[in-house]
Amino acid sequence: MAALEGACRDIAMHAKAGCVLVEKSTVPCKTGQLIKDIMEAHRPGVVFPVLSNPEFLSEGTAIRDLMQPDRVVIGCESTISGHRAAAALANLYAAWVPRSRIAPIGIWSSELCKLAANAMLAQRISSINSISAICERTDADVGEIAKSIGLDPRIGPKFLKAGLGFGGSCFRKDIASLTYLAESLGLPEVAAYWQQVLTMNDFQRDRFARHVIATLNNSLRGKKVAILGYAFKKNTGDARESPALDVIRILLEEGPKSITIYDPLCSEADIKRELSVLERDYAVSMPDGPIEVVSDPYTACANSNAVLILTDWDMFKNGKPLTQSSKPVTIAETYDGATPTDVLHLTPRVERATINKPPTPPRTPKLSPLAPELNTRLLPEPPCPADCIVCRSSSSAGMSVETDTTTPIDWAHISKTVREPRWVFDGRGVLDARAMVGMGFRLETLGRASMY
Ligand SMILES: NC(=O)c1ccc[n+]([C@@H]2O[C@H](COP(=O)([O-])OP(=O)(O)OC[C@H]3O[C@@H](n4cnc5c(N)ncnc54)[C@H](O)[C@@H]3O)[C@@H](O)[C@H]2O)c1
Ligand SMILES: O=c1ccn([C@@H]2O[C@H](COP(=O)(O)OP(=O)(O)O[C@H]3O[C@H](CO)[C@@H](O)[C@H](O)[C@H]3O)[C@@H](O)[C@H]2O)c(=O)[nH]1
Repeated sequence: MAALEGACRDIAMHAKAGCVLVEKSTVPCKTGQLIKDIMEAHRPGVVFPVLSNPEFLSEGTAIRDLMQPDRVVIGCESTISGHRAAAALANLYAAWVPRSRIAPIGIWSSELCKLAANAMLAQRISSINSISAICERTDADVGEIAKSIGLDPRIGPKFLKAGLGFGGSCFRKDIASLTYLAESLGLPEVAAYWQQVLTMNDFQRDRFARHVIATLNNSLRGKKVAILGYAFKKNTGDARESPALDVIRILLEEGPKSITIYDPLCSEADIKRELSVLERDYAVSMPDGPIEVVSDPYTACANSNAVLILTDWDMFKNGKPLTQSSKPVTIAETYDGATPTDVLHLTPRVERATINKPPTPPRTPKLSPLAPELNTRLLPEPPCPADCIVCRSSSSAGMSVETDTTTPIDWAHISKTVREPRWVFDGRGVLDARAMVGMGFRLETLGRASMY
């Protein structure tokens, strides 16, 4: 809040009267009031309308989510200046978003709806994960259950994939924020309800890791564990808040000889930085500790006593080979080359030298040109930061702009290099069990009864 206060003070010192302040970040409910109070303290009597315009993009699809949002929420105060400010922001979005998708609502509803949306999505994941634990003890299959309940249009199929639970920088923090809000409003039952979503998420990783240990005769001494996937979800190189960290923490308790990690997009530096929180209790990275990050899945798996799949990368699947039409996605393609300025029919003034592909035409049809006065107010894009993932990926070892993330790995080859009895633990439900068993693996999958 000190940073927010400082930013508001700077704005108050320099902004013209009537300047509209828009909250984009996910904020605690009533932050808009705080902004108004700070502005009033520095510029008494001057109106600065505050809007809430939460961001709903997901990592890996950020540009598409910006270009083709399913909704744009604009929260304003119910005053003339508030409504005018909301209309101005709506006009800006209307350059590329259909009006029917722009939802004007109250500012406090807008702030809270972002937390509520993330909490509801996370709750679905914890709900299906709770069912997955029951499945493992009843011979039911959580994949079949998700498919059948998802056919009910009142439930729908999305966010019902059971596995190691949600990671990423948003869900945990936003549920914690909602829980804190409920507690501070004197609603302990509400706080406990949402807290349980986090508890179930932790339970899922914990029981997965402990099942691995139990299956390997309750000891990892002298054993090698291979980990396929570190990112918190596929199609991103974001290593923050990954379920893998919790799994590795528990494995380290058993003193494995080595843990070898492969991820197609997470950089070694990012993975090691995340793992460094474990250094309080263990020596982590080689040569002092057991963990090594490697640049190909075959090196990771060779001579391992168990292979663990911790990210749902398509390349880890053993299903049908990709057809020509479902061509592999590369990191360059996940960033689709179009920018908001493209959408507004402006020519980006700084080229991204690292994106080595011809410019993509704007994907949204029938775009209105931007009003000339707005055009002059848009500044050139600043250079990428030193740790920009796109730039970094083109330079760091083991990752390149052409990193192919969907060509399936060769499980038949891996079956020849792992140690007997060839344990594979699928934490993301990506593997076809019958095919794996056919190749001589012993497969354990979250949400399915054990076959052994
Ligand atoms: N990452 C997403 O996919 C996503 C999607 C929707 C909404 N959001 C929300 O957007 C906000 C930012 O998320 P993010 O993923 O971009 O986070 P981030 O950690 O990648 O970026 C935060 C930025 O804020 C800067 N910063 C942090 N503390 C600061 C301070 N005291 N003063 C000045 N600058 C400071 C950091 O240097 C960094 O550049 C969060 O509220 C998040 O919930 C994120
Ligand atoms: O059925 C599912 C769906 C997702 N996940 C996991 O849930 C986490 C979050 O996934 P996702 O929501 O796709 O990623 P984020 O990029 O964190 O996006 C979420 O968080 C953003 C930041 O607030 C919001 O803007 C988005 O709407 C919201 O989906 C990941 O670990 C996924 O593996 C599952 O386990 N099962």
